[in-house]
Amino acid sequence: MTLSFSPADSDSPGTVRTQANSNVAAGWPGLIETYRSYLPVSESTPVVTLQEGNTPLIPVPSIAEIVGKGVRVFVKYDGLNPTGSFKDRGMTMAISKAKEEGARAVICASTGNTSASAAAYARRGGMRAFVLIPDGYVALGKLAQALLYGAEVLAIKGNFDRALEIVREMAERYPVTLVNSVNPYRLEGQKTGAFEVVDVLGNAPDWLCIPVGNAGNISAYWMGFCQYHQAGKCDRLPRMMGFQAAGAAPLVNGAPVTHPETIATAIRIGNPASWDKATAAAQASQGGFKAVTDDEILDAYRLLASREGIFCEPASAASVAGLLQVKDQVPAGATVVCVLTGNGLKDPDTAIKHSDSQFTQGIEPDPAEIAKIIGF
Ligand SMILES: N[C@@H](CCOP(=O)(O)O)C(=O)O
Repeated sequence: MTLSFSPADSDSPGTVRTQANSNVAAGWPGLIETYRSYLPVSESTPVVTLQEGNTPLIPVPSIAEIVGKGVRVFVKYDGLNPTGSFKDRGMTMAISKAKEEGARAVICASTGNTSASAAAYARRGGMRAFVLIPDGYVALGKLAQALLYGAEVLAIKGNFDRALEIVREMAERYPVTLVNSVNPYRLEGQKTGAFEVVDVLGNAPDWLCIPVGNAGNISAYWMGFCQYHQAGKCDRLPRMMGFQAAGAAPLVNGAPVTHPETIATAIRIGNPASWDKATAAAQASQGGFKAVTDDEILDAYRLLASREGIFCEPASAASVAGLLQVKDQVPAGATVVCVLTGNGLKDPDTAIKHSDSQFTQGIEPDPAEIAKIIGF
């Protein structure tokens, strides 16, 4: 079937103007339509959507077994969003509002996921996308996404923190909208992750474990839980536990890290933009921040894939690594949700390099030979 768009319709294909718009597909309509009453949008907001959200909350019994004490553990697998990360939740809002305000171009700094998401939504909304990335530190799949979506990608000789300083300055001086999580609409969109968790569980979890890089997502989840609590959708609030990579753990150390280093490139950030909001969330919820080593991250990454069939990106596994590190502090019978922020397919190099599985090459195409190797 070929979809055609009327020339009279000046909006781009992914744009929804009203609920009656013929571009709205059947089924899940995306986050803005689903949570419209909780979001700063109006009927005149041109909704740019890829039908993001509605990601699964998956029980992970092998992780629960390690934690023990009858604790229930779920992962919120946000790697199943349209561009493979939680950023899409924020980007549908940021790009829709940018379009409403007449923006023609957006800009972001990125360790990879934001660039892919910004590029996809900006192009769908008919805008140019400029992305600044730290040269050599963005996973292959993320770079491939940004390029194919049609972003203009600039790799700088510097880390993410420097790139963010530059794009902040550029957005002040030039006609381009900043779509990193310092844009308040990003957090508004991302808070819907908390709504979905509550909608599925029927209440907030006791603990929410989440990777922390630029610190926008922990802040957004806390906003979401608080807003739903106020609306009477849940009768408790979770303890917010943020996990950073040990080589990039400014919130754990209490000071910025000048040269952050970790295998989890998505959270290779030394000076988080949402520092104050994240700290407030951890304090208000009696949670906190902990560091996990790259080895702990890789162990959790392999465990999720090989025992649960869930392939997340390395940074995402920080939430599970963190839970396993502090498991003795989890109360018996508690419900814990670990957020998996991105899809493992984004970083094939790390997966191949750190897999424990046997990979034998150059085998003769002969059943007897193959049976011998397998050990039948
Ligand atoms: N990990 C992020 C860093 C930027 O975070 P943002 O939420 O402020 O856009 C990325 O994917 O680039």
